[in-house]
Amino acid sequence: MSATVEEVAVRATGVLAEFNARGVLSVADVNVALTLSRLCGEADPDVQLALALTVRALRGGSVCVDLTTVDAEVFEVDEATVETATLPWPEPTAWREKLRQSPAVRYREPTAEGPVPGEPRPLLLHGDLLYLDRYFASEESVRDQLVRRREATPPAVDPKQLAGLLDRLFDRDGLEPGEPNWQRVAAASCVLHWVSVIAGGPGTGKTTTVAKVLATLQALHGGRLRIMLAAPTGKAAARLEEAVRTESARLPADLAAPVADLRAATLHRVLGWRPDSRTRFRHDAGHPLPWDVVVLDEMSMVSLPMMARLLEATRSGTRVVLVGDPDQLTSVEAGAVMADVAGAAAAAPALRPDDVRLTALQQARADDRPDADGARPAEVELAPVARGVVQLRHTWRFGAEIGALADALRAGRADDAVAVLRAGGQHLSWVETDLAASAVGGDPLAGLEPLRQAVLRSGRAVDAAARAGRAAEAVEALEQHRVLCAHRGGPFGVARWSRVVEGWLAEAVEGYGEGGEWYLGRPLLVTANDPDIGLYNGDTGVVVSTGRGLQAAFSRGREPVLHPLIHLDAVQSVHAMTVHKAQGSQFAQVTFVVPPLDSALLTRELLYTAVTRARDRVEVIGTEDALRRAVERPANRASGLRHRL
Ligand SMILES: Nc1ncnc2c1ncn2[C@@H]1O[C@H](COP(=O)(O)OP(=O)(O)OP(=O)(O)O)[C@@H](O)[C@H]1O
Repeated sequence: MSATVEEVAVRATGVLAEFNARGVLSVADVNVALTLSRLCGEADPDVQLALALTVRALRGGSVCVDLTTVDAEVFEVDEATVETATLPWPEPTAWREKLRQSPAVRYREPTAEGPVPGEPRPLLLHGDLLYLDRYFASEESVRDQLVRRREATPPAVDPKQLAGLLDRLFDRDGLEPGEPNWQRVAAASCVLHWVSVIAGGPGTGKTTTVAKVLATLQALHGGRLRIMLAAPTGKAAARLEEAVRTESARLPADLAAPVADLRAATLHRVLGWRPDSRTRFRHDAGHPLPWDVVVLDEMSMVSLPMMARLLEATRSGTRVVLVGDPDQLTSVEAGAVMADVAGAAAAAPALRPDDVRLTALQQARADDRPDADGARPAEVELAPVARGVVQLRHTWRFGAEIGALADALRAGRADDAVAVLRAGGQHLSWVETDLAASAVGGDPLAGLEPLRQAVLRSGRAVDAAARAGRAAEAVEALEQHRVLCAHRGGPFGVARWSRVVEGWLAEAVEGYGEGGEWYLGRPLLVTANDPDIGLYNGDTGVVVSTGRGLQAAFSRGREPVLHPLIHLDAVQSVHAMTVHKAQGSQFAQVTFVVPPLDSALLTRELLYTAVTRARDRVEVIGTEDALRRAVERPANRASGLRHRL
């Protein structure tokens, strides 16, 4: 694949022009590189190439470029993989030396600590990792904040009182004999660390555990703690607030009371939007957040710069509880902080025997006593817990089939994933078909009758509720089923599948789509953040009939919010959506269109994120080859954080 005419950078020559012509670098990458080079007086084409690749890396979610491996990375143009082996890559050692000497670059030894000496320059080279200076600063800030809190004196907690509270809040119902009670260990870990991570797939009880952690903390502090719940999107914040409320209603009344009415907000709102800046907030190190506890859900969707801003704005005596799924696709913007923090903890050394947290953590495990038949519980690996990271492993929600598929994907076991899919079941099915081939000849929709039925079921329910003015029901029906694609265009993309779904609905549902652009029951997807009215990129809603004419209903906890249609600037119809956009959402049923074998988007995280969006049933459409390729290819985001934590 090569660049089209509009994508050719007219100013590029030599190696830059070649990388641009092959589509690896965009016009914008080249132009930024040339402009910055000129400002710094740098004329070496290899340095300019490194600069352009660093700009490009950010678009792909990487924080930096690793000079030693960049030539083996998967590059994409229009979501397809580009052949890069024959490009004129500079030799890494010579390349690094050129960069070290460049006026556009500051150099830092990989083992160095503390502030980087010298005036800032556009690029920073840390060993073999090349960053735009601003992103290095964010990574450094996150690392500093995490390490400082890890090394600070841990919060003072009476282990006996803690164990007593955990005894009241956690039981072993539903666990196998000997299975560690990870939720209980996670709760103890959150109480015992300033920064802690509750990691786990969907339905592993992360929110349940958060509610219990907060109840425990309030009980230990006489109910005086000021607590803030945050999430990257409005929808995730609403879900978190509702879930914490539901879970706390199940706790003993005296423990539930101080956490029953907590509110959640988006991370941007918590930090305080500033109309004059997209990257700075009202709360920062000089004007920190007032909260004693901050919970951040869906952390895998949070970019590195946002994570840096949150930690900088949080006082050292504030407990920060980070919650998310490290196996999911990462944030749209650069960074993979959740995966980095979880990955670093997995390699952490064990707690020293004199660490005050050890007794408390051992007591937190005290309910893992030998069973009646004498079976000993599995040993709990406490090393990651020493870093405040606990991975929940028991799935409480899905049908076992989706859980088994998610496990196989997480572990990268392609044979198991294929076997689970092939076995199918009530919660899982596989339409084994090559959509590229069937788009060329034959009936492209053969074998998709179950999908059509699922589309019609949820479409009819949305339509009927919207017409009857039952906004909550319409919004709920919209979440009954969703088609997910990796791509936006092509036979595997959102545009095609939206047309297919819309066609089925128009054919089968009387009056569907009549009434112009804003027809009743039109499913909407918000495509840009609008903090003024509280709608965010990725929010979904429905056009419904109300006493004040047609309005758009969006899901927000128990009651949907209604917006006049005139307020909606950036929306489109959502009959199918990308997996990236579906992050942070779940649907009763999901149909996932697996991308083709040569797709650059085909990764393990994509597949895992797609299938775990389903609460009850997943249907996968695609070939075995593509599925195997996905399982075997973990997404690779370059970042220096994991190794430096
Ligand atoms: N220990 C447990 N025993 C029984 N049921 C549980 C337990 N933990 C969680 N559940 C139930 O499992 C379901 C999923 O829990 P929860 O919502 O806390 O998971 P989650 O990890 O936050 O999921 P998601 O990421 O999808 O939001 C809930 O209905 C919850 O009540």
